[in-house]
Amino acid sequence: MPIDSDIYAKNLPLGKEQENVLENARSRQLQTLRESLRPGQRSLADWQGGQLAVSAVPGAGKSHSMAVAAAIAIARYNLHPKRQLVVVTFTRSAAASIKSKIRDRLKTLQLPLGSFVVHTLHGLALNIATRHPDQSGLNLDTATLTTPNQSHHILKASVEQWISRHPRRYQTLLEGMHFDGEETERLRRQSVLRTEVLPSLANTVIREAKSSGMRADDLWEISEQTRDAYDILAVAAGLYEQYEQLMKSRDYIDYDDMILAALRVLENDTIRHLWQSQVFAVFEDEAQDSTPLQTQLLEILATDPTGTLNLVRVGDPNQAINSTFTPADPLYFNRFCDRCEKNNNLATMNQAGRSSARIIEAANFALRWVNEKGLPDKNEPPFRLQAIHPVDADDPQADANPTPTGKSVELHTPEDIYQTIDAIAQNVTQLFKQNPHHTAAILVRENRQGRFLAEHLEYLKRDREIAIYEVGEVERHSKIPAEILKLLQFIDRPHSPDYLKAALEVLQTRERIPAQDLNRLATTPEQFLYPSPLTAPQKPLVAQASRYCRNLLHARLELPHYQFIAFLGMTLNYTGSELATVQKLAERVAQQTAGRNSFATILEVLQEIVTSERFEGVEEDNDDQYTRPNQLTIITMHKAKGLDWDYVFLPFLHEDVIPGQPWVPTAAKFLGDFTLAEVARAQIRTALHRQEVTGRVKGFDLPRPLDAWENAARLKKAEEYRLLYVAMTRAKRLLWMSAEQKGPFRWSAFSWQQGGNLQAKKPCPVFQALQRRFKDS
Ligand SMILES: Nc1ncnc2c1ncn2[C@@H]1O[C@H](COP(=O)(O)OP(=O)(O)OP(=O)(O)O)[C@@H](O)[C@H]1O
Repeated sequence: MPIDSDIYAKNLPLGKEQENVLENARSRQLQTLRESLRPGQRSLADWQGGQLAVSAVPGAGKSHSMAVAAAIAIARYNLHPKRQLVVVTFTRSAAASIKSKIRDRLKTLQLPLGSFVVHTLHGLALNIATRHPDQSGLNLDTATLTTPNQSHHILKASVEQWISRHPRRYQTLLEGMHFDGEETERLRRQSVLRTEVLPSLANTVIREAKSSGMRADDLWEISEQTRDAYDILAVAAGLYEQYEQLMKSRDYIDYDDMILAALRVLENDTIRHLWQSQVFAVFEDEAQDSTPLQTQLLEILATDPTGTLNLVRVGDPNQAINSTFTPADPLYFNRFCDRCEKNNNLATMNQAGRSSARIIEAANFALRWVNEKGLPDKNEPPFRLQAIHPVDADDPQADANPTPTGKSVELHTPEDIYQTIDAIAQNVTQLFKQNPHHTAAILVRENRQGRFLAEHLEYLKRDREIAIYEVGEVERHSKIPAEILKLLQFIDRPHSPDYLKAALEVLQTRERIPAQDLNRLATTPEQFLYPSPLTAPQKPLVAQASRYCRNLLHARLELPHYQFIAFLGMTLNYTGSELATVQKLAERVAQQTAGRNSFATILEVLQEIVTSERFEGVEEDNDDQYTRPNQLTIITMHKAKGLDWDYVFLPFLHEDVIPGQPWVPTAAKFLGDFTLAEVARAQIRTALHRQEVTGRVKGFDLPRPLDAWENAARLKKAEEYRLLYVAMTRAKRLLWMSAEQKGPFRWSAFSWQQGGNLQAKKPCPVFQALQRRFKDS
């Protein structure tokens, strides 16, 4: 009997017979859907309640199979708007993509679209918190959501308040080591502590502790378990305390507050049961990137009335690349996998169709080599030992494990970084000529490398009609309002050491002044800006910076206020679309200051824009933009996660960058051979992990600073290796890697426009190991 395909849309009652036919048809469709999955992926589709961990390899089709499994679960358990599947992922673009995949499948299966929701973790928390404002204490009509970073004014204010409340502790830090009481040195140390060391400590510690559910009081408590001259954790606890007070007094909230607010809501039995009865199960993608607090939220929602957790967590611990700058830590997902393994609830998705067989071989080799030789660690190996396997011959993915281009894995050692540019240009030109529909990208470790490449490859656009898309340029747009604000603040109060330093940092980043120790310049603004004939003459680098700053001050006298933002845009040498962003910003400020146009109001409005982060650059972010054919995308390895290209170039693979060596900025060496932020973080991490295992926070000593620093260094190196692994596994047909014999001493201080010097560089150890293994590459 034919089925009226619109039967659901029309909401017509079904006869028994029709119902049976529909049911049979659907069960066949579900069977076909299940069979479209690879063996490893099927475990997701076969899930029948309870906890399941899925540890997947790069390109295994995590989101693809999660979408299929979601549709199958919705059909199997007859889910509907009052009993939903909750799918959670990390970024908004990933959420949009998985949502549309699930919708498509549900439409084909004629199942209700309201049977599932997709959220980012923060979106989910926000949803819960705002629906119950009385319990969450969160009112988004009045509160401002903000993501404080190290240079955020709230953090700076927290530091200032902490200093005034804890003068003795501050004094101890100031004296640090080898202090002879000399005044200039004291001023310099003050500047370093107030503008670098303490904001960085506050930022790191607050994120780390708060996202694990630790409050300032908890931090005070564990600080008693450490012994060091500065009482680093006690300093950190004090900063955290000030931060919380300030955030509250100004009605600001951060992202962790949102999760905490949602957890507060769910402490209420009635509300919790309401949510739990609506949530059938939670499927989480990118689970390696969640923090303990986020996991706690998901676990509560996924608990059914019998206390069973219906929670599926899919992730790849080997692609955990955010743990050095966010509190995400692969350890948690690894542990979840281990626990599930003991209960036979661990599945692995180890087949991937993205890359050619040889690229897969190279990635597997790199992973094994790092674990065994590069950074062996029995307790916490850098990688989970799982190899990528090519797919079976009858795999449904079109062009799976594609035909390689040339040798597929190429390892080069050009004489210097300029030779690399020529080699990439030549390769890309030829490859696009042969295959105009293919895609290509250069993956870099830091944005400055990207800028260097983009500037030197720009001619490809003109001469060979190959588009160059430098992703970092778009990211720089979001920094524009803050940069302009810093310059305006300096112009407004040039004698403030803080404003001067912030302005100098902007000018240095934008290469308007040469790189140098800015603390020295900023400690005595008067002397720096207007050196008297009685003081020693300024060195040429200093004189150049001083001249630049004076010109800015001079401009204030010459230009009307309303032209000032545009003028600063020109001064900072912004390029085409950056200038468009500046223009948009200037218009927005003009609009908001209409009728009260003064320097002070401009500052006020701009401050508001920067704080509330409501300003977006002119270009929009969109994943498709990164992978257009006949375009050479220049993107950081971090941002490349989740994407792939036919040809991937990985230049500048040097030992000092990958795995690198954590270093103490010269300016902060007076405190010792470690950074306070990393030491505190490693100590908190140890405390949290011990607590997880033993259930106790107290009763053991935390590592001393140098040991904690060593731990931090090891974790950082492990993450750098994982980053390289993510980068390598983005390639489909050609993976081109290079370690130049000569490169800049440090990219952050390299000014190629001024003919910066190159020096001999050591290749990244994995690169060398690959050279030995793939001799013909
Ligand atoms: N069973 C399958 N049938 C057809 N295509 C598949 C299947 N599994 C995966 N794919 C395809 O493989 C590609 C990679 O999938 P996806 O992007 O979901 O991988 P991933 O695991 O998220 O990768 P990564 O973590 O490395 O970014 C996609 O184009 C997807 O459509």
